[in-house]
Amino acid sequence: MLSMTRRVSQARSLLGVVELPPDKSIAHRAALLAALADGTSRLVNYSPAADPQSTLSCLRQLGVPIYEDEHGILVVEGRGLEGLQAPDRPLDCGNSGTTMRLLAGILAGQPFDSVLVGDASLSRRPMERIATPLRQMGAELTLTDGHAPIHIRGGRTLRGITYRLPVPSAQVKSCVLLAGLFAEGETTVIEPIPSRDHTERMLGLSVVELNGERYLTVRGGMRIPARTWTIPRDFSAAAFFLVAGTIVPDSEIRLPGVGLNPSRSALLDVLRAMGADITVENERSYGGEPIADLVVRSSTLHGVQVGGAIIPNLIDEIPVLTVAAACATGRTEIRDAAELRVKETDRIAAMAENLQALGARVEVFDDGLAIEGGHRLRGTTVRSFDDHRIAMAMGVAGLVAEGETIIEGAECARISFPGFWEVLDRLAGRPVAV
Ligand SMILES: O=C(O)C1=C[C@@H](OP(=O)(O)O)[C@@H](O)[C@H](O)C1
Ligand SMILES: C=C(OP(=O)(O)O)C(=O)O
Repeated sequence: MLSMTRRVSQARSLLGVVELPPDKSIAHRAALLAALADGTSRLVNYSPAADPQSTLSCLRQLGVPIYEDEHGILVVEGRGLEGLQAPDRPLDCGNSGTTMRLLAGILAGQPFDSVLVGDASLSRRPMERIATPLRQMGAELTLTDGHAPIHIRGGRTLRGITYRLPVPSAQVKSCVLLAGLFAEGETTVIEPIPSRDHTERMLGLSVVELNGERYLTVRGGMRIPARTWTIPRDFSAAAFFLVAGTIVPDSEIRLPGVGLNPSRSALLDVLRAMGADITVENERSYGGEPIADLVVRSSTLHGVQVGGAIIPNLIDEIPVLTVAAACATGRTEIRDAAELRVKETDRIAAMAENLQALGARVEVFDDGLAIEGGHRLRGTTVRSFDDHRIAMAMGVAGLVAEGETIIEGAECARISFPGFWEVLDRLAGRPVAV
């Protein structure tokens, strides 16, 4: 794809309503569970973003009929646990770690061989973390130097295991639980530090808490009923506007119907602790997930310490949190976030380099970074590192930096948020470039 450059200039104010894209994590899971269900499921508000679309194209290759009805609702004709078909070529997960890791769990229990591939970024991300528990269950997988391509040998008998997660990762947890559907007996995942809980919620698993750890158990052969899944708007997409609406003066942005799952929304608490003015209105439930309308207004921020067990609950929001930190008075320190180094890019190094280029004072640690806020930011050219969250976080920084910030490789926003740049222009009252 051609590299696209976006120019963002300092904004006087941001005003308006943003209809955010559907939740990416929930969309992946709804598609996968619908494919394994007995009967036809409907997915209301499925995400047009590139990552959830990668999950759909892999499922289609596995013989799952998926189409849109006349109302734009996605119809998935579930194949049941035994009905997937052998793919005739490698399954391309694109840029999506969630697609690759969750699908690997399902494919480990199939009677056929399969190969999972991804783009350059995904092919650099660690896959041993899923191969280890899957091999303990009896699966046969070959990685390429710890990475994709992943070759999965079919026809293996899987047995249930008890697996304590060595890294807090919802993708590893979900991979093991999905493989557990195809295993003999029960599979238990023990989570010392909670991560996003969509998989267990959507599978209807009971959660046992013991000595501060969460125990999740799935029974092999458990049938998945077909149903209608409704997908709330993505809190991780809201994050960019929660920060933008806070740091740009004279702003008011309304974000209707945003998912507020407590295992995802720690950024709200952190921004409020920094002094942000965010109101939560009209709290309700949507498809088994809590949602609400969020309203953010400009305010001044002060630095905070962020670390420990809340990190997995805001891991994807940390790039844009560092932008808030650069605009706050005092020091913000983010620790225990080494996982950021193995996302679409090394998000610690990428944000440090980009914020420093704008004039921010940043100190880098193995597991995080510290930002001495309140220094003047000046627009310059920065890179997305082909990482959607870096591109969008720098778009937000460009709204407060003096002059113009030029973001190279900005098109990757489409991975989670098609139309992001147009929304930014509209809120700033600028003609929307197409
Ligand atoms: O399960 C999920 O939907 C996700 C889990 C997280 O990854 P890890 O499991 O690697 O922490 C997160 O960063 C990713 O964007 C989505
Ligand atoms: C890390 C992310 O996604 P994934 O792991 O699915 O590629 C993300 O969306 O920030």
